[in-house]
Amino acid sequence: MSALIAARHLTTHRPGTTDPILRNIDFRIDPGEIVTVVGPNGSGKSSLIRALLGHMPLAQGQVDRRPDLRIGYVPQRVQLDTAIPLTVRRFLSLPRRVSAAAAEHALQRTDVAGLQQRQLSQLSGGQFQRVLLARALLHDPHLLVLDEPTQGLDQPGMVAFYRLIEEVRRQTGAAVLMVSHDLLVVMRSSDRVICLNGHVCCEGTPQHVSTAPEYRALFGGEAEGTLALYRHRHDHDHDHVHDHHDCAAHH
Ligand SMILES: Nc1ncnc2c1ncn2[C@@H]1O[C@H](COP(=O)(O)OP(=O)(O)OP(=O)(O)O)[C@@H](O)[C@H]1O
Repeated sequence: MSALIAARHLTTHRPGTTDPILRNIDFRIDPGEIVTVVGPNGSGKSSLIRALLGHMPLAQGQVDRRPDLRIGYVPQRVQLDTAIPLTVRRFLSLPRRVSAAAAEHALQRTDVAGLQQRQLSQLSGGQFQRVLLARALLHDPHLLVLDEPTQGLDQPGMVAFYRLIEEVRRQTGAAVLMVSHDLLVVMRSSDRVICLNGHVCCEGTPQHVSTAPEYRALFGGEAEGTLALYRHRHDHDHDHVHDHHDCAAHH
């Protein structure tokens, strides 16, 4: 099966310098996969997403996107001036106008049906994230790219949101590329995890990454939780996904 996006030796620099943000990254995402990028603050997660989408120049390497690829993107920071009145309906029609029926269908998919006439400023954090996801789904994407989609949500809200993403993948067959800080939830809902710190520290199934020394060195005590998850979930089936790197050998 051909990759939706594939990158080889991707290297990016801080603008105007030769100071690398990302070094020599190999990456691919296939149709229907859920791939999550984790890493500490400043490790280059958003930069990787932007470079893969062609929003940031490469210093070296190459990125290939499937020519017909439709992407639904939720960027990390969505800045809205809440002083400007804007209904959900109008927001969904920016920049491309959609019919009321298409808007309602997308809102139904993300469990916020009936909110079209609501002002954006009157939505809860969880509702707003769902509206953003609905907007990303409007043009029937092959790939959803979500940069920290659960920021501002509480633990139950976060869990519910990841369930929703899995459900959307099941319904639409779209692949999902996410950045997240919610290690435990990520480990439960991803097919593959990429642990980034300027370079790919380790990569593979959630189970593989959670036991990798590089991941544990980066996340310390927090990593213990995800490891415990796998100690208690031996029945979890990720056999269909192959690990791409041996973390220990990578260094
Ligand atoms: N436009 C830019 N100009 C200068 N430096 C930048 C720019 N974009 C990113 N950087 C730097 O690149 C590094 C990686 O930033 P990036 O936002 O990709 O990290 P991140 O892993 O997404 O971080 P976080 O978890 O905090 O969102 C940081 O040191 C950041 O300051």
